[in-house]
Amino acid sequence: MTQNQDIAKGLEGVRFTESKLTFINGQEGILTHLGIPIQEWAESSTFEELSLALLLGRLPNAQELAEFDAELKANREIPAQLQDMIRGMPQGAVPMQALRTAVSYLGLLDAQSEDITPEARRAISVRLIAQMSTIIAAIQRAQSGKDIVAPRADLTHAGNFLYMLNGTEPTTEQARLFDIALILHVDHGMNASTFTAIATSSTLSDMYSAMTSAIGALKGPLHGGANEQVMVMLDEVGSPEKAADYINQKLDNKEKIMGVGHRVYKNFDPRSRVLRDYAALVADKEGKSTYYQILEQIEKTVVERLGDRGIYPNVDFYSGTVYTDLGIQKEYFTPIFALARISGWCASVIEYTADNRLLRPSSVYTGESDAHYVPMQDRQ
Ligand SMILES: CC(=O)SCCNC(=O)CCNC(=O)[C@H](O)C(C)(C)COP(=O)(O)OP(=O)(O)OC[C@H]1O[C@@H](n2cnc3c(N)ncnc32)[C@H](O)[C@@H]1OP(=O)(O)O
Ligand SMILES: O=C([O-])CC(=O)C(=O)O
Repeated sequence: MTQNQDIAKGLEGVRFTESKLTFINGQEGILTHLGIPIQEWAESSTFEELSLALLLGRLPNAQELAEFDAELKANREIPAQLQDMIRGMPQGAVPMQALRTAVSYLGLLDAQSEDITPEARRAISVRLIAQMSTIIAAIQRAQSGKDIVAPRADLTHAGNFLYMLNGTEPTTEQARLFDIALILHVDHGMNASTFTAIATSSTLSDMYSAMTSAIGALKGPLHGGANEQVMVMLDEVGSPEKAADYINQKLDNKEKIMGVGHRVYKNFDPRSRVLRDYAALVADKEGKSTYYQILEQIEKTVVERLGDRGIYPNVDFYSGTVYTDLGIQKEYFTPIFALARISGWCASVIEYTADNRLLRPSSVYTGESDAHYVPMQDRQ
């Protein structure tokens, strides 16, 4: 029995709510948060300020930002039980699985976790934003057989993460570069992981359940997981002069190229332009890295072959070269995406649940009709 109804496969173009946080014009490659272009956030703001702005729904004043910054710093430590649990994770654990499990465990340790009032959701968001960073660094340290590094309260969010990851203080330039990368990943409308976080919280479930679901959604290679896959591709290509043949062969075989294409952008993703500029800056300073040169060649071939179909590099295309320049292993690229996106997820859940409605779409039934139960002995 087929009902005569249209299907919005992949919910493409379906608007299920209103939001004041993020605007995207995919045709023109425009992205704004609270009406302010992403390029201005990247140039003039910080991860801390953008996170607070999304939670507030407006730009904070100096006192509000100082208080929020102090709150984040005061909440950086993670419980000893969670540290022990991270140390006990199997060697070779997939970092996104480890992160999903650690965030879930953090919820178990948080006495406020079941509180879904707006005040509690906000307080938990601040802790989650602060602690994602500590959790990811701790997972990386434990998996590399190193001691977990305690957070410092005299560093920025970005600087402290790099410090906890590497055990040495980053330069001001490195911390700022990482801060910009975080800003570019904070929020992006109703992407799959934000939608997942909202779907979970729309049942009036708790923040930790929503964030754990979102981490699971971000992990896949069609979404946040693409940044790691881009690095896998660069290693497969090996050198810039092999890039065009590699891409042409993949496209001839109808295989997808990681880090390009987007459900909404049918033009350059503006975040990929900002990341490309910074990647080029770092590459020029330190002598163009092979990775950067390969990416340039891949971009050229992809735009030549797929540009007229609206397929261009997305945010995951250049981020990996920036992270590699900062000494970060590719397995941690997607956790870093989560480290930034946690702010967007939390702000979106808070915004949606303020006027909540259970998310429950429908499907068109295409199965049998008028069937009857057949006893086992009468079946083929
Ligand atoms: C942070 C983020 O989540 S950004 C996205 C990260 N994901 C990636 O980089 C993975 C690679 N990209 C993709 O798989 C896709 O572009 C998606 C899933 C992101 C979005 O695409 P969708 O809107 O679902 O488009 P869909 O996958 O249906 O593609 C439409 C057409 O473009 C082609 N296409 C889309 N992306 C690519 C790609 N990366 N490489 C080659 N061809 C592609 C498809 O093969 C399809 O061709 P067809 O019409 O001949 O069958
Ligand atoms: O919006 C999307 O579908 C994917 C994306 O770019 C993001 O989440 O940053």
